[in-house]
Amino acid sequence: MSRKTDRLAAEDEDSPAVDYWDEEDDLEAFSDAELGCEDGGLGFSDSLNPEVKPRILLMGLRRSGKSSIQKVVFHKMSPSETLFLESTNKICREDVSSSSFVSFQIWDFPGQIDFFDPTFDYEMIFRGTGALIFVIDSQDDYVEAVSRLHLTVTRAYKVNTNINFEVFIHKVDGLSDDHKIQKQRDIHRRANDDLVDAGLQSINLSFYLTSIYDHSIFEAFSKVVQKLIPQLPTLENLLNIFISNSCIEKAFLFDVLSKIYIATDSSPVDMSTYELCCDMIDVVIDISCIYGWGSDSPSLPSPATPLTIHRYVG
Ligand SMILES: Nc1nc2c(ncn2[C@@H]2O[C@H](COP(=O)(O)OP(=O)(O)OP(=O)(O)O)[C@@H](O)[C@H]2O)c(=O)[nH]1
Repeated sequence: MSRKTDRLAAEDEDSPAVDYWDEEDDLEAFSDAELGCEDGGLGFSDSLNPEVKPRILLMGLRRSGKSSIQKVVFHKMSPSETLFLESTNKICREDVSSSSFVSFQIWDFPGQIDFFDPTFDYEMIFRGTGALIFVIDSQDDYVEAVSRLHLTVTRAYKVNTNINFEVFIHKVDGLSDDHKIQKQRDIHRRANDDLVDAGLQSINLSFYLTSIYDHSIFEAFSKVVQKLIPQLPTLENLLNIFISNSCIEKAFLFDVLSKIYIATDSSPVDMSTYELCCDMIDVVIDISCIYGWGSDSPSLPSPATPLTIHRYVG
């Protein structure tokens, strides 16, 4: 899997806003040092490439959990390690391309950025965006977060009406089931009321209850990514045909490394089945590590691997 992380440096790190340039100026605007690529390669000039991957933006207030989500899903960081993550002060861009289906960029935004500072070229950012994930900390007072969500969504929608707006009501691990539902209802109502008041009821927000301490974050990310896969209906059809012609109860097409499922058949997803598959993937990866198979080894599962649950008939 090729993953390249760029840190798009602000001209002045202490500045609350990140300076952006028009796309024509991109090449001149960022020297290599300013880009600060962690493993080289991907430069800001990629936005000039017509085949550039869809962007997934991670936005939300400070400490809402954006970087933790990215680290846990795409870097296999354990949830407890995220306690030591420092606050992000630069836009962090990561290229995720593990298969022809899973291919996108994730942009993690610092919480303190003022997106609407005149020096911040939000039009350029939203223009190439496929999904905007807005993370709300459910363990904190979320009134400010909801108004920030409204501001972000309305600005983004003006630039690009095709963006999928995804709201992660995050850190729900500390909440009881009743409390979770209650918070989701309240946030949903407030966010939609704000849109109706602004005459923008046509904007569709999708809500997910997430936590890095269980599989909910992987499931939510799977659904976000699936919406960006044009071949999804075909894949779902193939999986439907597959299970109807075999003794298989449920089939997922997984991106093994991230545990995102790219597609599944049309029967409902049961969280425990999904968790079982994730655990099986972990076992395969652990065994691969123990036996030291290289990444090029034919013995390793290919990055996008179908995983199936068998129904044993007696
Ligand atoms: N309980 C719980 N804590 C979480 C969860 N996700 C993240 N956190 C914690 O939230 C804190 C902030 O996480 P970050 O990922 O740094 O938040 P951020 O939104 O990237 O913060 P900025 O970079 O300041 O914008 C860390 O201590 C994480 O361990 C979660 O699902 N549940």
